[in-house]
Amino acid sequence: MDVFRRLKPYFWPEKKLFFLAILCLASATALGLVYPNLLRYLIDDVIAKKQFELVPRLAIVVVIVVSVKGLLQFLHGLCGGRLGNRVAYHLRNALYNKLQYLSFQYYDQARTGDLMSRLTADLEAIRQFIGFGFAQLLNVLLMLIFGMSMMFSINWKLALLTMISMPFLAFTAIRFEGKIHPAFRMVRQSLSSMTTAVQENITGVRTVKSFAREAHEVDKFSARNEDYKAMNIESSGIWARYFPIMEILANLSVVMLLGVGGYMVIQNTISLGELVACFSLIWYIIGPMWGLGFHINNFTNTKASGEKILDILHQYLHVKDQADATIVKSSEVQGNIRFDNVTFAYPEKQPALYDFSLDAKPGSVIGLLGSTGSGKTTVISLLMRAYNVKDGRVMLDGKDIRSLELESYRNQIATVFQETFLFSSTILNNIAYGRKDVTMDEIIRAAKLAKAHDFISELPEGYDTVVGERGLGLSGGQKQRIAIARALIKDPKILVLDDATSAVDMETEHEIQAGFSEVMQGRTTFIIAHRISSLKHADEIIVLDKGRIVQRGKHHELLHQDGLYRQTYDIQYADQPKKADQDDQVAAAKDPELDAKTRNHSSLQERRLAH
Ligand SMILES: Nc1ncnc2c1ncn2[C@@H]1O[C@H](COP(=O)(O)OP(=O)(O)OP(=O)(O)O)[C@@H](O)[C@H]1O
Repeated sequence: MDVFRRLKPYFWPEKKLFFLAILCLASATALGLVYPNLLRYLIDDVIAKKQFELVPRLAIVVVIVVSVKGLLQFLHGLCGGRLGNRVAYHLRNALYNKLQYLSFQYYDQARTGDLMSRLTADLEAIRQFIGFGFAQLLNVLLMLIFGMSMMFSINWKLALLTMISMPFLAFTAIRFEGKIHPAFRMVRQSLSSMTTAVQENITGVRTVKSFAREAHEVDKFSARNEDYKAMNIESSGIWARYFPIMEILANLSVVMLLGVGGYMVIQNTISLGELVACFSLIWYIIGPMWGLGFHINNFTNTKASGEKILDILHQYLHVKDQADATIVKSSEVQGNIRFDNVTFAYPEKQPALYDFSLDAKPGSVIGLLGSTGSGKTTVISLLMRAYNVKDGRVMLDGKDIRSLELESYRNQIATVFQETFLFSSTILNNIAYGRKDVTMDEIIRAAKLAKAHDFISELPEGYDTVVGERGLGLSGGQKQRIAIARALIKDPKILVLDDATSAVDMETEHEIQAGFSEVMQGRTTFIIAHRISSLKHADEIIVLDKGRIVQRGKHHELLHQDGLYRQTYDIQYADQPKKADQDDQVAAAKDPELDAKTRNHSSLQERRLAH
């Protein structure tokens, strides 16, 4: 019951509906007891005593009882439905809200399918139980109490005899539920594995086709389909075995009632009306016995679903605002980012970053280079305060970022990730995502800077083109350019480009960077790149290896040092130094807006390469 106590904040505001639903159902059940009594009266007092003039009055009573019972059932359905849906609505909102604020650490381990099933199947279980299940569970108890007490009041010996097979019925029903329940769970698992296969197949259809693995995929699906079929057949087998037994046991008590009761009527121990009343009351007892297993399981399942939902709702937020967190005002932000001796490890892992220090002056450009897994993205994650730094400090304008209000702090940062994620919406909405109030002119300006405007304009519906799931229908480079426009429109003080131009060709990269150099004015920029060409204009390049800084300096300084930077440079340019040289010149010539800083770097680079 602890689960329901913890869920109380979500259903207690609707307590009026809750009690009304229970009251209506209980009243309908109680009203149902009028039938057996009417039958008894009809047989013993009307038919046996030949008082047929009472029949119309009895008929009117029946009509009234049926109507009131119908009305009560309608009200129960209405209240239960509203209650369940309102509780599900509150819970769904609370869950979604929590999911937005859960830390990166949670998502590192969470599985999408599992989260989806909590938001759908588990929530549905709660909706059903709070709306109807709980009232039905109470009703089952009421039916048993009402039915038994009435039967015992009519004739306790007959009632006792009739009850003989009931424990067996209850036992079989519980056993049946114990078998059918896991079988249903297996069916659901099998269905989910089949749908996952279909989903994966549709998402990865290009990979399947390019590897000509259609036949393999068909076989894989057939195996899962076979499994699903087998699970369904097994569950129908259980159903087929248990139902006749339950039917026999239930009817055994009816046979006992009619046999013994009929004999008692002959013996004049009870009246015929009483026997008929008992016959109709017996279903008040058989029904709950039959459904006992189902109700018990429904209750335990809902408890499990509630626990899973509460697990999310009460999930610890690793990264959250301190009580006295300072709100960051954009107008006051300089953009000085400092890392002071930061050592950071992901949970249960060796440190991903050792003793990392950095002082990025406002408006400077910091390049991060290093092999895969060297810790570049970790630096950015810590900068965004995706994780809390425990060893060392990350500071914005001299203030530890842990003391800053998270939302206003992150509002100062715009990131373009290596893997571009676009929402299935229009290009316009995707670009405008980071800002609430934005004009079309600003969107176009950002798109132009990201070199996205031309290709967007060529689309039949331009900025109103709806991009498919995850940006399907656009090339990798086009997606990246939209993501860059999305970052630029935020007008951030800190710009992070995590391998942001990896999917565009060298020439476009030059063009975008020329655009960047314009927007980068006054912004502190972090660039992660594998291409030296993306980094060479940086004010400081930090070379990472296995989480440690192995080199740092400007491009020309690093070129003169033996080390990872020079090696990377050699691999990328050694066989075409002239080409690299020319690339710079071409790009510089093409873009008249290329700022002075870029030109200086380029000319410096040209001179270096010439020697
Ligand atoms: N969310 C995470 N949970 C646990 N370990 C992680 C996580 N992210 C990264 N790591 C580990 O931390 C180390 C540094 O990873 P990081 O992503 O910072 O490298 P990177 O230099 O950005 O690599 P790449 O160039 O491939 O993106 C790696 O050993 C990686 O396995």
